[in-house]
Amino acid sequence: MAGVEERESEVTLDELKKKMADFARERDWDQFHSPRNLLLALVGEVGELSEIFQWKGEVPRGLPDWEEEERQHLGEELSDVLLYLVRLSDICGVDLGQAALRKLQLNAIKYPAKLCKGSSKKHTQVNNNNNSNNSSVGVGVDVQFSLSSEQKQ
Ligand SMILES: Nc1ccn([C@H]2C[C@H](O)[C@@H](COP(=O)(O)OP(=O)(O)OP(=O)(O)O)O2)c(=O)n1
Repeated sequence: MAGVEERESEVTLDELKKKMADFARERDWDQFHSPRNLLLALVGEVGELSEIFQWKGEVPRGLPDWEEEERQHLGEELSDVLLYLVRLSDICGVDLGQAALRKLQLNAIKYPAKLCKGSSKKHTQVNNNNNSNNSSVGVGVDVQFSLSSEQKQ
């Protein structure tokens, strides 16, 4: 598209957050960017993203057979999802980067590599050796207690 240029330097979530805020403010669109509206817009874009893969069956990683145009379209729909997600987080007062880092730590506790390697089972289906009764209680049960108080915010 005319006027669209690529940049070499890294992009941060904070930069995207600020650009979305500017974009909305310049158009007097803050009034439309309510949590519910943004969530619905996000879900709509997830639908558009899904359409790209719809009926194609499984596709190999890296999408080696895709035309450049299809790849660009994919990038646009992925971006719409990301931008609405970033905006929704901002409007809700959630620091998305910090929240995602915290969630990664929780995931690592819930899914210890030694228990989950090579298995796609849900954490509730993974046997935790720490459970004395030997039931299949999920390893995620004690997650909240495993984080330091600082990590809990
Ligand atoms: N009220 C709005 C409308 C749009 N956008 C921004 C965020 C998205 O990145 C993009 C979405 O624009 P469209 O609703 O026009 O959706 P598409 O770009 O997917 O176009 P189309 O639906 O025609 O495929 O524009 C926004 O922030 N707030």
